[in-house]
Amino acid sequence: MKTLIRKAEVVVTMDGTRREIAGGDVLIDGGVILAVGQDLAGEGAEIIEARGCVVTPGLVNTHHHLFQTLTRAVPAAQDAALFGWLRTLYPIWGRMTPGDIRLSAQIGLAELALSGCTCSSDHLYLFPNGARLDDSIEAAAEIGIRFHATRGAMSIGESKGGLPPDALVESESAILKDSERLIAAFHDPNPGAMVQVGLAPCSPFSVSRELMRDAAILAREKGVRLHTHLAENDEDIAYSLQNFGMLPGDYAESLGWTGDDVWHAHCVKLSDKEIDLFARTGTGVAHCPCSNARLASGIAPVRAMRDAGVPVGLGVDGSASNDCSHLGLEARQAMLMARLKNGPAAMGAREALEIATLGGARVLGRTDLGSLEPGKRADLVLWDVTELAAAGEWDPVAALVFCAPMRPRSVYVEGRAVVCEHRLVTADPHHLNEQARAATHRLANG
Ligand SMILES: Nc1nc2[nH]c(O)nc2c(=O)[nH]1
Repeated sequence: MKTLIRKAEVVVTMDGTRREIAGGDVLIDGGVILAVGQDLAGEGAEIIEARGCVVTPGLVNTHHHLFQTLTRAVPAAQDAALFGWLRTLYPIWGRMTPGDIRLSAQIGLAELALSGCTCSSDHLYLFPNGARLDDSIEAAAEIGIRFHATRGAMSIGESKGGLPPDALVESESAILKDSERLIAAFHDPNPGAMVQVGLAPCSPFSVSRELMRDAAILAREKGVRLHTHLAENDEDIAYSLQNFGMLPGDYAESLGWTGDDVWHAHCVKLSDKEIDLFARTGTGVAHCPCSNARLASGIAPVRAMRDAGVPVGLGVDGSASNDCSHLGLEARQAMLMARLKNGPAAMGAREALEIATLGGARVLGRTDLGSLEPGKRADLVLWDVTELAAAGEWDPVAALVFCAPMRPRSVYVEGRAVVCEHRLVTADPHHLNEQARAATHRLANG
């Protein structure tokens, strides 16, 4: 089945020359883009009129903890930095059921889709009461967005010098066994994959060196990617120096955690030397500016990373530290924070949009996503610039970032509409909210 998206205000291709086509069309066939240009012939195709819309590639989210969506704005964790925030929330997360994990993921993914995201990664690193990564993978299939599920893990509890309570850690052999199961059951290495699996021991302060090393060996054996938190704030750096005698980037390198199959979340405190290491090795970064501000972790050196050639994508991070899953807002925040750190010319709207699309696709190793070009997957967004939020704009492409939050009129994943006329097609947001109220009431009351 062919679809012709016709006469957009502008098609932002993100191709090699970053072409923007005024009055442009996109022709798709099933899940694949056939052509991008002007006045394309579309005999027999379903016609979608895109007047008043800017068409972009789907946004890619490179870091999330979807299980945290049911713990937004928890009073005792509203004003804490990373370690205190985690210590407050661990016991609440420990009460979650598999149904909570699934509902939490559905809500986060629904919100992402409504913000123009077509592909999201997730980092689930605790498995209370029988929860499994399968719960979030099912949620993603229901909402209909591409999913990079990473098998997180915590193995060093408080009694062994780690941060999490002992009740929330797993044995390392069980973690590796479940990782193998998940890769065999869900990982699709092919172009157009709707689900990929990665391995993601949680953070240097919650897992052992041995697990980091063994996870890297297993990931390379199976051809899957590696993901963790790194250099998030000053406490994180102090822990690394005290326990490992080195900076986080050097620690990562010593355990096989650099390379173009690895991406690290946050990296707020990377030194110039570590930035150079990441650039040389093609190690990616999930930049999470809202969460980094919320937890007062700092402003990541994204300008320096991009200038050095480090692959950078955006991450909304878990909804306990953002507390919203709006990737368009994240692009705006990335632009604003870069300016706060390096001046008004540090990042423009188009670069922020590039990081949100092509940048994220590169970080996740998805050469089939991130731009609108023949042969790429049909993941795209129609942004309605006739909405009030964009009224008065002089540059509709820049307005997507400057005037955020913008509401997509339609969002397509693999050629299928997930959002249509501003509404989520695959789930009822009000019903999700009702279910969330019941779940948070139960979680709050033990
Ligand atoms: N922003 C976050 N940082 C983290 N580090 C860690 O170990 N867990 C988290 C988390 O959930 N969010």
